[in-house]
Amino acid sequence: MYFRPCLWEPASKLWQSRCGKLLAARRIHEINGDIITPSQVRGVDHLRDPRLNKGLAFTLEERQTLGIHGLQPARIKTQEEQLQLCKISVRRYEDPLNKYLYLSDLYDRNERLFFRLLSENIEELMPIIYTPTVGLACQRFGRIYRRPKGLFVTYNDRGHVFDLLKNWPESDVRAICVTDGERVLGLGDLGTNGMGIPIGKLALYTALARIKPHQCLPIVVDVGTNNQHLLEDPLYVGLRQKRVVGKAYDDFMDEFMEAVVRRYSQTTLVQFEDFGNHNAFRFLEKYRNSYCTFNDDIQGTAAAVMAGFYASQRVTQKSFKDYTFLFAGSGGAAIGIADLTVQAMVLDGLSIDEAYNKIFMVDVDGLLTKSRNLDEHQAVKYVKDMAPMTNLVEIISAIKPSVLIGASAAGGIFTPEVLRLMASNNERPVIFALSNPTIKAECTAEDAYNHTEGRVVFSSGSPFPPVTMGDKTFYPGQGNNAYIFPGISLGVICTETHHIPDEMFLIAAKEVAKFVEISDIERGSLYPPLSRIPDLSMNIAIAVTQCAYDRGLSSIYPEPQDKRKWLESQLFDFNYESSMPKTWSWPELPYIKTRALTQTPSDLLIKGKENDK
Ligand SMILES: NC(=O)C1=CN([C@@H]2O[C@H](COP(=O)(O)OP(=O)(O)OC[C@H]3O[C@@H](n4cnc5c(N)ncnc54)[C@H](OP(=O)(O)O)[C@@H]3O)[C@@H](O)[C@H]2O)C=CC1
Ligand SMILES: CC(=O)C(=O)O
Ligand SMILES: [Mg+2]
Repeated sequence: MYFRPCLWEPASKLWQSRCGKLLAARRIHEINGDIITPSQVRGVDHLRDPRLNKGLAFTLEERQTLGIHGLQPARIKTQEEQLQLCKISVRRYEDPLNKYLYLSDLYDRNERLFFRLLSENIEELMPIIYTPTVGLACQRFGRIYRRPKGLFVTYNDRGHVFDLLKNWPESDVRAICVTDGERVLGLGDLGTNGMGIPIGKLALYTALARIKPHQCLPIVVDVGTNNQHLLEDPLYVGLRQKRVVGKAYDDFMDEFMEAVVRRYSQTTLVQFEDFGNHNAFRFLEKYRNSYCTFNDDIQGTAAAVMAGFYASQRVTQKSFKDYTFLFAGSGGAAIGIADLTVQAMVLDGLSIDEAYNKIFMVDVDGLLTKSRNLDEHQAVKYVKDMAPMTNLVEIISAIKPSVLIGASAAGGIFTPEVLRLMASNNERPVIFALSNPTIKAECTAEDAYNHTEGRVVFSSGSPFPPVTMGDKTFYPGQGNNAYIFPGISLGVICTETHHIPDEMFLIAAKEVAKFVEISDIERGSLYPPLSRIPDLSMNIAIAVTQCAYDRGLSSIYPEPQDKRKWLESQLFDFNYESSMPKTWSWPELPYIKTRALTQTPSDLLIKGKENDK
């Protein structure tokens, strides 16, 4: 559908008499052959545009003034009433994917309502728009795709990426989350279907840190997929070719980064998400000092898990130098965590070599040992001069780790035997099953508690329900980078920081750890409840802002003195704003006074409640 302006014509006398001067002259448009008036176009767009739409919360005055009166039923609702209905609606669906689709449609319809619903129901809805359900949504992306929520930059657009970015209808983009879909959660190569991940991550930017949604842009860089199943799937919506690799791929990514700066700004944040680890590390090293960028899977995860390590010390009563770490997995997440752990151990008094010696890693082929010739591997620093071993039980018996971290995307590898062995070696074994989504977790929370006599200090990347053993119920925390990236990004965006040093992630980890209360620990959680992330994100943003000024990284001067107040002034407001033109006044709208107000809004609300039953 498109609008074609034709001519100017005076409005009908009847309409003029009702609506006064505001509607005195109108432009005629043609839509699909029907003649309609511009006030209708302007008006109905308030209902069609999710940024403007308030649904039934438009007041009578707004409905009249905007020209949408009559396009909606008489009932006027408050946003709170709408939220109630949304909660009832989303709970009616039993299938998480249907809940996801409901929320996705709400996002397309009414942005403020969607974000307010999310931010006030984080515990309930985060598992839908984020892990685990977002994983399923990605797997079904071709089947459930409806409306654009982000930008698809395909390899066919090389040479024109800047032009493509210009098609995105927002000019004030401050944060981009980009994936190439090669390692989507632990689900492998999903190609363009990975778009669900940046959409979900950026929804959390707004819900958890109140970053304005129009400042956020989800992008998938579609360079093909090596997933044969997708290449043969008639419903796959991405480029139907094998992944572009090597120099061609690198040149394309360079063009993408340059286009972002040209279209937006040098300080537009680019969050890399779910790239294959061979690219994730390279791009982080290549771009970290020349762009405002971070890799969430490497750096964000590291900070989230580090916060859990700090909190675990309150249970184990051990310091970092007393811990020995074993990682199942030696990819982006594992190495990111290990590198930050080394920094923390050095701060705790160990030499760098002593710190490296306390960290062991296992990949799909077993323990990383010298005999495996891993000189080119990112994890070479963690290779040990030991006999090769492949069996996890055998490795744990030899190393006796106090902390076992799963970042392998190999669901269930922490078998009952592994868990029992950890419990026999440690009074309080610390175990993180970080892999997402839930089916990829190295063990379930239930198994972790059951096979360690409830002594485990446990966290998982995806949420698990509480576990009851005897008279004690454990509420495992979610060791997930969602505790970190919204707050870091808020601080970075507001300060227009040039580059993001590792120090900011350590600072963020400490802020998370500070938020963990004794009551959380007693419940069995190393993390604050998810519902506290909005407050926590603000504290992280304040600390990041301070760091940005201390390190001379901010582009905004003068330095704000009251950083909380300054940050708060830049946040998104979930509540509706008035849609009334500033010049509006009562006497110009006699129709409202004389006719429409015969039923008061409060009458309508009460009747509406009865009708809802
Ligand atoms: N909770 C959170 O916040 C986060 C969780 N994750 C999750 O962590 C997982 C890994 O992510 P990421 O590190 O980026 O992925 P990578 O692909 O970079 O790394 C996966 C690693 O696991 C190893 N691996 C595979 N199978 C086994 C096995 N059976 N035993 C031991 N190691 C194995 C791989 O070895 P090889 O290379 O030899 O195949 C590789 O080293 C994913 O499920 C992801 O969802 C990631 C980021 C954040
Ligand atoms: C949480 C996250 O970033 C991941 O699983 O990849
Ligand atoms: Mg990720």
